Amino acid sequence: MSAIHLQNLVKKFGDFTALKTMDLAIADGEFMALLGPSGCGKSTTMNMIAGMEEPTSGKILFGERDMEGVPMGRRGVGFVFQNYAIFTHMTVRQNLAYGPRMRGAAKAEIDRRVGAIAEMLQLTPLLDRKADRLSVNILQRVAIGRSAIMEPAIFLLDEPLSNVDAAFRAVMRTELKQLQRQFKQTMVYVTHDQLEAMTMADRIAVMDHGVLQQVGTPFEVYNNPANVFVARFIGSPGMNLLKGRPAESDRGLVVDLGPLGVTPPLPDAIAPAVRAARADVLYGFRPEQVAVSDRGLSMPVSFVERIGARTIVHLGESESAVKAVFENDVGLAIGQTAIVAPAESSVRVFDAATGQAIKAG
Ligand SMILES: Nc1ncnc2c1ncn2[C@@H]1O[C@H](COP(=O)(O)OP(=O)(O)OP(=O)(O)O)[C@@H](O)[C@H]1O
Repeated sequence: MSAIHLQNLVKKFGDFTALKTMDLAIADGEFMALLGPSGCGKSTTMNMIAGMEEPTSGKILFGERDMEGVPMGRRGVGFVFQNYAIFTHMTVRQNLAYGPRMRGAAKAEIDRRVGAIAEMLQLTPLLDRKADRLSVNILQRVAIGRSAIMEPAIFLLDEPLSNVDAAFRAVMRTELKQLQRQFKQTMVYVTHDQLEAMTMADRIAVMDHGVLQQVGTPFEVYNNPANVFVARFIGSPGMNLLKGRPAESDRGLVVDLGPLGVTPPLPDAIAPAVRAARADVLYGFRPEQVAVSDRGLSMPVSFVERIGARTIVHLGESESAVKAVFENDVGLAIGQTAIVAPAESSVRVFDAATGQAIKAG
């Protein structure tokens, strides 16, 4: 019943198409993140699922049931927005109890549910505080509690953590995931923050310019991005991409990167597909999967960032800039030349003209 199917979903605002033909199947009990930069159509998609916007064309099904014409209040969805919507003249307890009370639940039942949700969201000591005396962080927690207490089969969250501070955001990521595990709801979570999506979601739908780019587990979108947009958007920093031309060598197929020289031979799994594509390519590899070596790409160090034990080394510049992330201090300094070698297993190749991944045949 709480699986969600979006079929050929389109949304236009006048002449502007905010969402171009979205097809997405969200399983019952799944945590799906809609991830993409500002303006990509995430909220528009979410608002249509909630029933706040009508699709221009296409269908939304909950289970087998077509949602066309079904008003928001009848869809059985809980919705939490970026800006918490709670009653500031009421206490936390009254805010949490509001939904069940409106539904006519018995007092004992309301008390039990308020107690349980307050415990889960660490609101128990604050239950009798007036909401107007709470911080933004806590208000958002109350807003989540107020929606979650209704135990909706489908829980929609649109950037719920974007206004809370960084430390609190990290705590809430864990709590939201626990909440979903406990209630086993279908959760759709809109965010532009890839870390949020990567840490919480079962699967991620990556969007750009109103187009669904890829749907996959966090591991899949990180490891096998469908195109250069996903490769750059997922990961922090994103995937390194260097422009080049495939070339035969006595060691196998390599990519000629121009002034940077040639890459090590491409892995056997993808070399035939790259050869067959006969196209200029982008040679991709993850910054976390680079080693300092005596053979590889020779590049000047342009900047070194240290974030705790982690070191991000910036190499080269403009079109041929790459980043390498090390879990320790590799002793590289600005101005030095480093020889770096991408791990063979991390190498991905994209068609330079279309941006699409060239996959093993
Ligand atoms: N009611 C509207 N009328 C006209 N254009 C709209 C309307 N709502 C959204 N848009 C446009 O549709 C596009 C997608 O908006 P949407 O809010 O879905 O993006 P988003 O990915 O959620 O980004 P953000 O995180 O900035 O909200 C944007 O270009 C936006 O300006």
